[in-house]
Amino acid sequence: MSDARPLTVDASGVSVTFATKAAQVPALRDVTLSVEPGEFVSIAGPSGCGKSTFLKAVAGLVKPSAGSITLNGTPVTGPRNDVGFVFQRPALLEWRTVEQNIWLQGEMRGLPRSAYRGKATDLIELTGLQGFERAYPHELSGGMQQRVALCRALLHEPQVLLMDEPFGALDALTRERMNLELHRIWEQTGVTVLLVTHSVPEAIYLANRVVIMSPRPGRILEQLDIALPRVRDYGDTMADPEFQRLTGRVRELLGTSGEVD
Ligand SMILES: Nc1ncnc2c1ncn2[C@@H]1O[C@H](COP(=O)(O)OP(=O)(O)OP(=O)(O)O)[C@@H](O)[C@H]1O
Repeated sequence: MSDARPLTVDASGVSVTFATKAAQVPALRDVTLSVEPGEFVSIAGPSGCGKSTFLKAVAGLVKPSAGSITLNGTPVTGPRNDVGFVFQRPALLEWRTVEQNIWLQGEMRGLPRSAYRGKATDLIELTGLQGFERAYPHELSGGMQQRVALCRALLHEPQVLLMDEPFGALDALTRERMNLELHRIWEQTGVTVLLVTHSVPEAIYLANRVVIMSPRPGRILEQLDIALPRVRDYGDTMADPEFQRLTGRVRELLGTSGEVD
């Protein structure tokens, strides 16, 4: 008898076509992807191949034209509570402090105030934002703003965290630091992560699996298992011959479109 938890994400034959005034835009074609609880899956592919559309479909924000998606064993029919979403822009409310921006998630979901305020304090500590609880977004660096967005996405303890190019707007050093932090947070929380990224090193460093998509309409070209130690030191990982090999393979699959770092 198996006591295995249901798959966190189970997408089967998912296609999405957008109907615009001018045309039908096929964004995704026949995407099948299974993600186990606690996995970290990076998704890479050329610009416009449907990566964001796939994340939105998993979150219940876009309805597939064909195929089905279940999340934690139940079909996705609309937005739900077991998902957290981090976008490229932190989308903070300028008139609210750091802690008030994080609380927003709890307020919107109608969670008990005592529970989510305590959780916010834990997350502020986890992401190193102590001392900035009462700061306003304009007083924070880009990396700090994205940490606030991450805290807000984790406040309701989602089982799956969807991240859409969350560090794309950050400078290289800050991005590296955020990669280290995200790796640690993933380790500490056990949350399942789906990360869309244009950075090949980021995709490989963070994930235990990298999904490569074709140009639009996006379909899965290949899935690469990342056979590197689960807990990763940044310098050691970059110098690992297996990391170099994987980087080469991902770049080869993505072609020379120049879309990736
Ligand atoms: N709401 C929408 N209505 C019409 N077309 C859309 C809509 N959302 C996305 N598209 C189209 O679907 C395709 C896939 O878009 P999507 O944003 O998913 O790609 P992406 O791979 O995330 O791109 P990027 O890497 O540049 O962010 C694009 O051609 C886009 O124009």
